[in-house]
Amino acid sequence: MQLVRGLHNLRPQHRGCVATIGNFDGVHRGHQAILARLRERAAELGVPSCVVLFEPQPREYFDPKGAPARLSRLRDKLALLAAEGVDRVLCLAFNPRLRELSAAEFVQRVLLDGLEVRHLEVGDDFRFGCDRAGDFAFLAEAARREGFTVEAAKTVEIDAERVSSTRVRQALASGDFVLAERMLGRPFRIVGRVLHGQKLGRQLNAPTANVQLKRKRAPLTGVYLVSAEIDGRPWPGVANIGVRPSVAGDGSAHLEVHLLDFAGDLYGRRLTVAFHHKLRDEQRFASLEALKTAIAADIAAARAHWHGQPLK
Ligand SMILES: Cc1cc2nc3c(=O)[nH]c(=O)nc-3n(C[C@H](O)[C@H](O)[C@H](O)COP(=O)(O)O)c2cc1C
Ligand SMILES: Nc1ncnc2c1ncn2[C@@H]1O[C@H](COP(=O)(O)OP(=O)(O)OP(=O)(O)O)[C@@H](O)[C@H]1O
Repeated sequence: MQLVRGLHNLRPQHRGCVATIGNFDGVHRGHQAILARLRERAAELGVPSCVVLFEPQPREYFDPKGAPARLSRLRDKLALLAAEGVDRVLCLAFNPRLRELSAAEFVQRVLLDGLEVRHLEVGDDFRFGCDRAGDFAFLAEAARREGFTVEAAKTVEIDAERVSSTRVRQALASGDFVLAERMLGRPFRIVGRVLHGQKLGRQLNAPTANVQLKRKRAPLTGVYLVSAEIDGRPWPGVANIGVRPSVAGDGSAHLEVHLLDFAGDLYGRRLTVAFHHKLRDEQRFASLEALKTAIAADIAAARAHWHGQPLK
């Protein structure tokens, strides 16, 4: 999969494609359905498929503090899109210039001049352009005029409700991993590099891999049953994701993973952590001794859970 950053990096050979536009945070079942249809149309027309996305996501641009935590960082999103067979991603910086483009200018500059789009696939609720003034009807009119096709993807629902990134975040926040996994089509995963921590874990009888969370916020907090991919195979464990109120922290979120009976060195490696079940909320303990007892109980619960269970 090819990544093109910014309209100015589009070349004549990038013209002529089928495209879709959106945030694609988490690449959930709704997104996957759009991407499947995009693959079909690309094959029919004999052109590559292209996903147009924004970085930062528009809500992060408008409200950096209030925007919801990401399900996937750009790097994870690109890996997920590549796995869905996307040929190209056009990543546009969401900045003052882009936000001021009217719907008509967006169509002209991005879809026509930039990509020379032959087919566009979007969700029926898709809106774009300055003040979200562009909608499906607007695109349909532009398509008729300019000679490309546009199609509204059928809404993907689970339990009679539309699948969306927002709903996946809600499921994670409420600890409903069964629903989150059904909406994502896979367990929720966080990928990050293992950094050196405060080395307190050993004293707590729970050495942990400290997984870097680049963004300060994560879409979930608490203590979870997890599995981490070690040399391509899932290894069972337990993890805390939060600000660690019992130990003096810097206020930012950490992901600490204790893998059951694991002795290897993980520093510097990228670890993929899959979340399966919430054990409890993160707590402030009065002493390290109390924290140690709680972690021992978490580990015992993890052992009991994983005993004989197939891992994903
Ligand atoms: C299973 C598990 C549960 C945890 N629960 C809590 C908790 O409830 N409250 C808290 O402040 N820290 C909790 N922690 C985080 C520990 O405080 C943290 O792992 C410890 O400080 C080790 O950090 P270090 O690797 O930076 O040395 C938990 C860690 C693990 C592995
Ligand atoms: N469940 C769904 N079924 C069909 N299409 C969808 C579904 N969810 C999103 N889409 C479409 O996928 C494209 C990208 O969607 P986008 O990631 O911007 O929205 P979303 O998943 O609904 O996220 P949010 O919850 O933040 O609104 C858009 O065209 C959107 O309409």
